[in-house]
Amino acid sequence: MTRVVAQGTFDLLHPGHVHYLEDAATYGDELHAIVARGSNVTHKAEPILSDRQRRDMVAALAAVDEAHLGHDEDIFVPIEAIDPDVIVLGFDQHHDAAAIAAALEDRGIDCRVERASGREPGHDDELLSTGDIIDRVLERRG
Ligand SMILES: Cc1cc2nc3c(=O)[nH]c(=O)nc-3n(C[C@H](O)[C@H](O)[C@H](O)COP(=O)(O)O)c2cc1C
Ligand SMILES: Nc1ncnc2c1ncn2[C@@H]1O[C@H](COP(=O)(O)OP(=O)(O)OP(=O)(O)O)[C@@H](O)[C@H]1O
Repeated sequence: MTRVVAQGTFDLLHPGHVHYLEDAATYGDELHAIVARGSNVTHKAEPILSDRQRRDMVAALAAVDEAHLGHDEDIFVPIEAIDPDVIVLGFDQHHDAAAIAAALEDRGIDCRVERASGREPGHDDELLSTGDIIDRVLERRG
């Protein structure tokens, strides 16, 4: 049984998120998604939806076997509990794969790090970014 971890904020789900999770699932038999705590999302605006709502929406996707709320302080605590064989980073995530691999090794976790592919729009006007969805809401309803 190969366990895979994917992770992200997953605020206001869109087909890019589904693509990432479906791609990550192909790396093994069981996909665990870690949903970032809003308090840890510091590189962009605070999520609109609550931690629990984002976790519940990700858990409802067919590709996901289990969705976990992330740890408040130490991102490796859920990783130690899940004990994955592979962590699949998102195509545009700022994380440095080599640095994560080194931190895993330091902690004695035997797990490789891969990167998922991106999704291009499948049809005209398909929105593939939470930021773009929010911009459109503001434009049309603001
Ligand atoms: C291996 C790994 C584990 C993570 N675990 C957590 C966690 O336990 N708690 C958390 O709040 N964020 C965690 N994160 C961070 C977020 O999932 C995410 O990388 C970041 O906040 C936002 O990414 P996004 O812009 O792609 O949504 C983890 C990131 C990585 C790479
Ligand atoms: N178009 C896409 N194709 C593939 N993966 C995507 C796409 N959009 C987001 N993802 C992946 O989904 C995960 C969570 O992304 P995140 O929650 O940051 O959404 P986002 O739409 O990129 O947000 P924002 O627009 O606020 O930056 C990340 O790993 C990201 O790489």
